[in-house]
Amino acid sequence: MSEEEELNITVAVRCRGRNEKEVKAKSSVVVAVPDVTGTNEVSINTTGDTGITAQINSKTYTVDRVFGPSADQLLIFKVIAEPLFQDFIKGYNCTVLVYGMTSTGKTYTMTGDERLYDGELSEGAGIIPRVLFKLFDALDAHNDDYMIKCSFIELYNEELKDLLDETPDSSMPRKLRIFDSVTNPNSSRSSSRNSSPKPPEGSTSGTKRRIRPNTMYKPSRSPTVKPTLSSELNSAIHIQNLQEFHIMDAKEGIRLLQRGLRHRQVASTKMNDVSSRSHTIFTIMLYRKCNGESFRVSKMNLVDLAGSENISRSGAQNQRAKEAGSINQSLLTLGRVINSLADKNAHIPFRESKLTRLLQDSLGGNTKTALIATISPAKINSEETSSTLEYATKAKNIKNKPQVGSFIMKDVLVKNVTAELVKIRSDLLATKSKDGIYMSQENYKELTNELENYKTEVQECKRAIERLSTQNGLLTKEKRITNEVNESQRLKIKKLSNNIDFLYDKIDRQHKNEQELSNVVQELMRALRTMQNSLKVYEDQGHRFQTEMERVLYENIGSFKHSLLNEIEKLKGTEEDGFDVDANIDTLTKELNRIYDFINTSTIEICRKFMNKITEQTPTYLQDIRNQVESITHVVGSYSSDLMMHLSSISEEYNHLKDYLNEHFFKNNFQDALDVHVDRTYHQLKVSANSIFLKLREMMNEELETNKEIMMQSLKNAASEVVAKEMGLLDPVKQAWESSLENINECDKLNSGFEKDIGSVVRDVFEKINEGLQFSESAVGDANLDLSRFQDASRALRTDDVIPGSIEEIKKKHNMLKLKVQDSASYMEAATQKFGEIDDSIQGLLNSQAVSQPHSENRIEGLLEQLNGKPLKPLGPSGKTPMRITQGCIASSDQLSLPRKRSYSISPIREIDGNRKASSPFKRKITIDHENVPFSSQKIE
Ligand SMILES: Nc1ncnc2c1ncn2[C@@H]1O[C@H](COP(=O)(O)OP(=O)(O)OP(=O)(O)O)[C@@H](O)[C@H]1O
Repeated sequence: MSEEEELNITVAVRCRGRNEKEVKAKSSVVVAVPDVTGTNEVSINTTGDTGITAQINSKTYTVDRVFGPSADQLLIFKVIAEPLFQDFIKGYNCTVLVYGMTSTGKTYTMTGDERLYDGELSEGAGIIPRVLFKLFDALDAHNDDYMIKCSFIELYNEELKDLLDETPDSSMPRKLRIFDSVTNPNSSRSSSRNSSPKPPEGSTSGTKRRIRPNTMYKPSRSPTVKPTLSSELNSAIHIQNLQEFHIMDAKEGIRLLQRGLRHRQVASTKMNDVSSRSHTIFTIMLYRKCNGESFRVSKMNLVDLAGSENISRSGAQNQRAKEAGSINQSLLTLGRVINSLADKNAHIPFRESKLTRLLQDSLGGNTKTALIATISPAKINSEETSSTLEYATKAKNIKNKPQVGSFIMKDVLVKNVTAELVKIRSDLLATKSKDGIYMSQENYKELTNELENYKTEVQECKRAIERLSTQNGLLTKEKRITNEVNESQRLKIKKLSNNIDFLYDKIDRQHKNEQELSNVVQELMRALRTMQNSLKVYEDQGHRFQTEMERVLYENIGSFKHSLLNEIEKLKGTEEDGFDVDANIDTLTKELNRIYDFINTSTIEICRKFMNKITEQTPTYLQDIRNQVESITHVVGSYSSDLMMHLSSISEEYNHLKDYLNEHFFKNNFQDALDVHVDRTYHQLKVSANSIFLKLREMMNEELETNKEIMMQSLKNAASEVVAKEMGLLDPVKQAWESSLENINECDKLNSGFEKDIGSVVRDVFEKINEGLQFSESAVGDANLDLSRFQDASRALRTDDVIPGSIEEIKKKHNMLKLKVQDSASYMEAATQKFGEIDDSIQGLLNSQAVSQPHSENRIEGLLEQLNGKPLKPLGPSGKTPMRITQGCIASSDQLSLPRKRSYSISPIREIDGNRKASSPFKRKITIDHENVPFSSQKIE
């Protein structure tokens, strides 16, 4: 980078998590930032909307880097402060500013936990402690001479204060004053420091060492060095009476920092119990040997600005209001300076506040600058957050022209340091001349303070340990509870997963059911189509019915009336012909007597013939039966003797077989046959052995003999084994055969029993036949007796008085019937007349109906409606008459099927003086069967 190159201020946003107050206030998060980092955009939604509306209404600010609640101190240092630090040790002047409303973490970011733990920083350490440690690490790694000084000032209520000043309370602290110095930035001020002491002896270039004026007092003041913030810099700003302290290591720097922090004005406000109402600037001056005898001078300003919140919300009043006003005045000016710089105005109002005067070089000057804007994520602070973000984005437009710092000659520097050393030595000599251990009051106070500080730290540590052990106890308890909760959650999860499995099963079943249901629905759809087809059929039938009805009404009723009249005429004719049945009854009586006589005679004749026939036929018939029975007995006897003969021959055969099996079966011939066979084999073997083994004849003979015996034995064994096996197989057969003999004996026994039984049955038959013969003879006698009784009864019939009496009764009833028929005829006549009237009115109605609704499907309903004088049923939505399908269900005929049968009440209407009246005696019910078009009607009583 060329020295004249412009460089924008680096701007970062750090958003902490919600603090306790915000959580208690249930203030929602309105700022969108990454959890750690990774973006350069931050958006805020001040409308209080949620979801997509929030995204639309939110405002987005772009900076160089955004850090979220999980970004730790090390990350902030590495990303923001370390690059500047690297430039700082190269010789650039650098400034890091933290800006934001109270309690957003400015001090946390800049200082953080500044305490040392075993000489090390904690994770909570902010930028200043980290820079101090990093600085010595970096310089020690290089082999250069260097000198480091620190100062710490506070701007409180537009008053500057040296936070490292240890002047006793009684004496007035030296007042710090800002003044400008006009110097040539490129010229070394070493010439103006001619009066400064010479460098200490032995300080040679190229030897790495720290230039230290006094090793006895730490840290040492350098009052001889011109007391300015940047007395050797080319900056135009100087602070008179400001003390700068040499430090030899990071720990000394930390101790200075701690001392300054103790002095810091801390005020309590409603918003932050230890709220800082002041601006502080911790400055590190580095004198680093560069080439030859010169040292490069650079400084690093670490600025913690006061809270930027507005006064009314902070609750600051009176003194606090003044403070807040001042603070805001400084910040207001800072804002204006930033705006002016961003807008590249000609006039920049640096001089309007001390803060801007002090930061003049860092804003739009030669310094490399970074601004960290700290914000709260909570809705209750959204206004301040927005204002901070506006500030930050504006600041991003400021361009600086960083330049490496000025030089100071080694001799000048050494002279300054030597002068300092001389002063301190004189102090020491003065104290040594007195008894005891003397030290300057300042050092004593410092030591006492340090002691107090250590005591306080020890107390704090003890308290911290107690607090931590209590916390530990609580945490252990919590852990136990958490474990229990986890266990119960695990069980719940298990249960839930079981439930899920069960639900999956259920879903599967449900799915199956749904499929079945959909099949059913399809079935229903098919059924619906079928029904619609049926409906169409019904509609056709309805039309046919209508036509038929018309035909019936027009034609049938007329013809019916006609036939009725004919019937009446016939009835009248019948009456004229007379209903005289006396003659008929006499004829009937005669006829009855004649038939009776005939039956009587015929019956006696039949009975006689029958008896004769029985008497003749029975002995012959019985003789036939006897003959047949005897032939059966003969056949059975011969069969029985044949059977016996066969059985005895079977028995004989069996005994033969048994004897054979016992005596001869496998007992003979075997030995002979085997001997023949063996001899033959032996002979053959012998012949062949003779021809082949002549010389070994004797030996062979012996051998053959032995073989013969062995073979004999073997064959015998084989034969006896075969016989034994055969006998073993024969035994069950033999047993079965023996048991069959028992069966034969049983057969014999049964046969004898059968012969005996059949003989007794035949005898019984004979006895029964004889009994039957005797019975038929007595039955014939009984029949003759009955016949004579029958003749007596026929005689009694003729002389009885009951029959003529009954006939008289019949005559009487006939006369009464005649009268009834006359009544009926006159009634029918009246009915015919009425029917004629009905016919006329139906004709009239049909004519009028045909005129008004010539093509209506509802002609019949309309007609009936007119007959009744009121609608039969309300019309359906399609304009068709609703029809009841099932109880409580009405549908129009184009939706569902027609009922199979419908009944209508028909009352002929008479108009009497313009009023319609139904004549009830002729009310009729018509039942229409839609399947079978013809209808039936019946009179309603
Ligand atoms: N990023 C963070 N992580 C953890 N704690 C934080 C963070 N930022 C702030 N805090 C805590 O919030 C509290 C207030 O922070 P701090 O004092 O730094 O705020 P401030 O902006 O300096 O306030 P004021 O302007 O009043 O001085 C402190 O307890 C601090 O530890």
